[in-house]
Amino acid sequence: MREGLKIFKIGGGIIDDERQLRQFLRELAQVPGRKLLVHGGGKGASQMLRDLGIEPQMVQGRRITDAATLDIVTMFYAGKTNKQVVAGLQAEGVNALGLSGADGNAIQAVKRPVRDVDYGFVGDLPAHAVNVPLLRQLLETDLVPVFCAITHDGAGQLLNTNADTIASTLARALAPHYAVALHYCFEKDGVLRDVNDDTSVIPQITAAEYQALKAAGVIAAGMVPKLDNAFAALEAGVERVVIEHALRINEPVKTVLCRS
Ligand SMILES: Nc1ncnc2c1ncn2[C@@H]1O[C@H](COP(=O)(O)OP(=O)(O)O)[C@@H](O)[C@H]1O
Ligand SMILES: CC(=O)N[C@@H](CCC(=O)OP(=O)(O)O)C(=O)O
Repeated sequence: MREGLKIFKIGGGIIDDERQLRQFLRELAQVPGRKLLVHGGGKGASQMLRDLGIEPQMVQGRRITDAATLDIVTMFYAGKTNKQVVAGLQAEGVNALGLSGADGNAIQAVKRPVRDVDYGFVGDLPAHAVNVPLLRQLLETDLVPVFCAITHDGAGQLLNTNADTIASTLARALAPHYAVALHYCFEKDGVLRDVNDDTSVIPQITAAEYQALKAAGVIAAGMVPKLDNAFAALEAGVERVVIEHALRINEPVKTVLCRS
């Protein structure tokens, strides 16, 4: 039987709040078995850009990343945020190792080609993006890898890559070796039937139900690319995908996605 691996992704809202981040990391430390964390930080990066006089530009949930923006998001994601998360896990007794995609050539991306929009220094992840032997070595030594949203192209260029996509790409790449559970953690208790009603969590969603909920506008905005990524991961052999509250990962309330 393959051993389990839990991959957690945590997004902007929680990570920028020191108290909530600490609480999430405390909960994460309680999760038994092999685990890996991917963090975003888009909200805080946008604030930092504004503070420095740069107006953030997002198109379809992805950041237009010019050279100045890349410098700032690299400092923010791979520097401050990643190291704060790693230090927080160390404080909980978890031996975390902070990584960008460039470290150990862990994730090699391809600069997004210019079509209708020029996203600048944004990386897309091909199927072979992940250095699977490196990750297996780290996981086998009981380290907990902590990835930020910065990757590289193998030719010296850093690239900004959506953190949800990094999580699902890691899950798919590691699925042949581990029984992978992918957990998307954010500020709500799961996928909601009414986005303004925190008690309206949908406990299970199949791929067909997702299409209907999307068409009806029940699932919208940032939840759409998240669930597109999530269902793609399920189709590619990831065992379990969960959408849940970052501060309640050890509680039963959550949305579980099903193939059919
Ligand atoms: N049906 C829904 N249930 C829960 N959230 C939804 C739903 N439809 C849209 N959303 C929105 O999707 C957002 C999550 O996506 P996003 O902001 O990209 O996540 P992250 O915090 O991980 O970066 C939620 O904060 C919420 O505003
Ligand atoms: C290309 C691109 O859009 N990159 C994202 C990476 C961070 C991220 O994904 O953060 P959240 O998970 O908190 O949204 C960005 O700069 O916003």
